[in-house]
Amino acid sequence: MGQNYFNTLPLRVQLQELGKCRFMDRSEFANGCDILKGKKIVIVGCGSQGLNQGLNLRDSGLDVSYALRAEAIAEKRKSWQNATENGFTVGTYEELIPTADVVMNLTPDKQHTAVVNAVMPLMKEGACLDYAHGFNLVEEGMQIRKDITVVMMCPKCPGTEVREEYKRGFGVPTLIAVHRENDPNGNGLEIAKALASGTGGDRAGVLESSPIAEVKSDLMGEQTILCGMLQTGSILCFDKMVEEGIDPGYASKLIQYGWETITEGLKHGGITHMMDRLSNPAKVKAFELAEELKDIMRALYEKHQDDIMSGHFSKTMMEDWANDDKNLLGWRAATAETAFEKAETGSMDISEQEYYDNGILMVAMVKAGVELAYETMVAAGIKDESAYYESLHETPLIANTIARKKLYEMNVVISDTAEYGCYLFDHACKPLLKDFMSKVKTDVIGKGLDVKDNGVDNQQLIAINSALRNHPVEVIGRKLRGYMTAMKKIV
Ligand SMILES: NC(=O)C1=CN([C@@H]2O[C@H](COP(=O)(O)OP(=O)(O)OC[C@H]3O[C@@H](n4cnc5c(N)ncnc54)[C@H](OP(=O)(O)O)[C@@H]3O)[C@@H](O)[C@H]2O)C=CC1
Ligand SMILES: CC[C@](O)(C(C)=O)C(=O)O
Ligand SMILES: [Mg+2]
Ligand SMILES: [Mg+2]
Repeated sequence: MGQNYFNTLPLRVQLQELGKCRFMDRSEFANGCDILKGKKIVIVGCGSQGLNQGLNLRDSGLDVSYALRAEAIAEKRKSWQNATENGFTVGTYEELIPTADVVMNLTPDKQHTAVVNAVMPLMKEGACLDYAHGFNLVEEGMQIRKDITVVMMCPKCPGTEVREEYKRGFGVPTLIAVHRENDPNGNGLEIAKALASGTGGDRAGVLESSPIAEVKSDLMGEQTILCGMLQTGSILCFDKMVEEGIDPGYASKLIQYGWETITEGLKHGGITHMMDRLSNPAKVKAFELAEELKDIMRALYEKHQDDIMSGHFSKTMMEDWANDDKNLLGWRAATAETAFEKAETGSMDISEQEYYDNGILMVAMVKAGVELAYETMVAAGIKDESAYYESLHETPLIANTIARKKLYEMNVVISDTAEYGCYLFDHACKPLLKDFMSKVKTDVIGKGLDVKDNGVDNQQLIAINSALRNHPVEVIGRKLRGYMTAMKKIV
C-alpha cells in the first residue's frame, strides 16, 4: 500500500489544493472535444461510469473501446455484455492499452492499484490516464510514470444519470483536474476539458479543481447527505410509520418516491423552494425539526469530514478491502433485511403535494443534511461551488435511484466507496436519532399536520423565510442554477 499523498504535502500546498475551484466559462469549451477526435480512447471497466461515459463520448464523435480483464471476456461477464451489446470493440489489456492515447480507469476504487499497475507498463510513451475519482492518487499515493499525463474528469452524479442527461441534450456538472505530479506536456487541462465536453458536462457547468479537493469533498457528500442521510431517513421514517399503525404499503411508497418528489423542489429553487411547497404551519414545523436535527447530527458530520481529512476513513476502508470486504458485505446484507427494503410498495395514488404534506420529517432531514454537509465542507476549506455540487445539487440525482428500486438500487449504482461510507454513516446516525425519533408522531411523517387553519405568527414566518433564503448554500445555489438555466437556453 502506498503512502497517503495528501498527508505527505506541506500544509501550504494542502490548503492550496483544497481551495482549488474555478467555475469555468462556457467560452473555454468552444473547441468541444476536437483535440481528441481521431485519438484512441480505451476505457478500463464497463460498469456504472464506464458504460455511460463511453456511450456519451462515442455519440460525441470519439473513438472508444473497452479493455477488460481476460476472465471477464472469457466468461462473458456483465461488463463484456454491456460493451458488446452496445457495439463497442472489446479486447484484453495487451490488445488495446498499447494503442490508447487516453486510458480511462473506470474500475472500482479498490481495484485501482492493481489495474494501474497492470496497464501502466502497456501504455505508450506520453499517453494520458484519466480517473473519475481520485482516491487512488490522493489516499493511496499511487505513483504514475512521469511521461504519462494524469487527469480527472468526474461527473458529479451517478453513471445512469450521466447518460440520461446527455440523451436529453444536456449534461451533468463535472469536476476536472490535473494531477500536479503528472503534467509533463502541460496539456492535461485541455485533455480533461475535451473529456468533459465529450460527456456533455460542459453544457451543465465545469469546475476546474484538484484531485485533493475532489476526493475530500466527494467522500464527504456521499457519506453524509447524498447516501447516508437518505438511507438512515428511509429506514427510520418507515419504522416509525409502521409502529404508529400506518399501512406498510403506504409507508413504503411515501418513502420510495418521496425523496425524489420532494428533492425535485431542490432542483428548481433550492431548499427555499422545497420548503415553500409546504403550508405555512408545516414549513414552521419542518424548520424547527431541521434545527433540532442539525444540533443532534452536527458532531457526526464533523467526524466524517475530520476522518476524511486525516486519512482515517481511507485507512479503515482499505483495511476492509484487505479483509475481503467483510464490513461492506455484512452491511449490504443487513440493509437488504431492513423492513423498508422488504416491504411491498402499495399501489395507492399519492399526489405530488401529498408527498410534501405527509413527509414533513423527510423535508426536514433533507434540509438539515444538505446544510450540515455544506457547512462542514466549507469549514474544512472546500470551496462553495464544490460543496454545493456535493450536497444540494446531487441529492435529487441520488433520490432518483431510490425511486427505481429503493436502497438496493442506490447502493448498486453508486461506487463501492460511496456505499461503504453510506453504511458507516447510517450505523452511527440511527442510534444518534433514537430519542428524537421516539418523540415524533404521524403528524410529521405519514399523515400530515392536523390543524384547523393555516395561520402562523407573521414575525416567526418572516424570520424563517429570511433564514432559508440567506443560508450560504442558497446564495451559491442561486448563482450556479442561474448558470445552468442560461446554458440550457444556449444548448
Ligand atoms: N458509480 C458512480 O456513479 C460513480 C463512480 N465514480 C468513480 O468511478 C469509478 C468507477 O466506479 P463505478 O462505475 O461505480 O464502478 P463499477 O463497480 O460499476 O465498475 C465495475 C467495472 O469494473 C471492472 N472491474 C472490477 N474489478 C476489476 C479488476 N480487478 N480489474 C479490472 N476491472 C475490474 C468490472 O469488470 P469485470 O467484469 O471484469 O468484473 C466492471 O466493468 C470509481 O473510481 C468511482 O469512485 C465517480 C462518480 C460516480
Ligand atoms: C454520490 C456517490 C458518488 O460519489 C457519485 C455517484 O457521485 C459515487 O461515488 O458513486
Ligand atoms: Mg460523487
Ligand atoms: Mg464518489
